[in-house]
Amino acid sequence: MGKIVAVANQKGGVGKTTTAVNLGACLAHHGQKVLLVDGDPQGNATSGVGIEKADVDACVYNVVVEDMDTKQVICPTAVENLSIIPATIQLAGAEIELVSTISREVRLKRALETVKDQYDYIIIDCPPSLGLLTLNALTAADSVLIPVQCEYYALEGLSQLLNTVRLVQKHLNHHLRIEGVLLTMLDARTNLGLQVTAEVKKYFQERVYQTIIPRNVRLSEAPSHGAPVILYDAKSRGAAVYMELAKEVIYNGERIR
Ligand SMILES: Nc1ncnc2c1ncn2[C@@H]1O[C@H](COP(=O)(O)OP(=O)(O)OP(=O)(O)O)[C@@H](O)[C@H]1O
Ligand SMILES: [Mg+2]
Repeated sequence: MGKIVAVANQKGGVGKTTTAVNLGACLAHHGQKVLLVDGDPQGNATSGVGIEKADVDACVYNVVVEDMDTKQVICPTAVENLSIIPATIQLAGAEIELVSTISREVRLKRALETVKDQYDYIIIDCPPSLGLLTLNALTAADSVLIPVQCEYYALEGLSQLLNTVRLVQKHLNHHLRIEGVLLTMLDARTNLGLQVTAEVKKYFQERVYQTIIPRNVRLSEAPSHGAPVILYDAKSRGAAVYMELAKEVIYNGERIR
């Protein structure tokens, strides 16, 4: 049975998509069967694995709002073992259209239940908000992975996210747990980066991944080539650290089981 991990933080630009795409690709590279779910109308994960949004006929929207069969919207990617349910801007409508729908928070959970046993990991890239799309992701998920950018206001907004996680645990998904907190875009040359790292570790303690993602230009270039970094530049530091993170995620999963 696959494990569903939502990559969430309502703060924009903290590395959610970079993490969803590259962790997904690296888990696949380690032999895991992975389904990436693009839960963000921006569709960055979709283009990040080389899918042209204009060519997408059906996306998460059709599954979540129109009850289309999940298997029909799964696309293969250039990475072996990695598939994706793409998103287009059409998904933006779901946030409004779902409001008046019955069981509006469990639509994605139901959709993924039908394919869950075919994957080892299902990774959902969330949008930068705590709206219905993120609620659907948290309700569908076994765990939430929280990327935190090593910047001055890093911890700001996290209490709101943790509060949402608690509410989801209470009302929608008792099983939801915190998969881990991932420090991203660290510039180790600055005191600020190290200070933030220390602060986040003090707050989240052992839930912080040992792997810390540094700023790496290859990671920021890869999306414009429509490829995860392990395909774009397998020898880069960015590829190495996301491979490390994938190992840590697999190891943690085995330890808990
Ligand atoms: N480790 C890194 N090193 C360098 N650039 C990075 C790194 N991680 C992410 N970036 C770049 O930072 C920007 C924001 O990253 P990303 O899109 O992953 O964040 P996000 O949280 O998904 O954003 P949004 O909230 O808009 O969905 C992107 O341009 C990305 O290429
Ligand atoms: Mg994103």
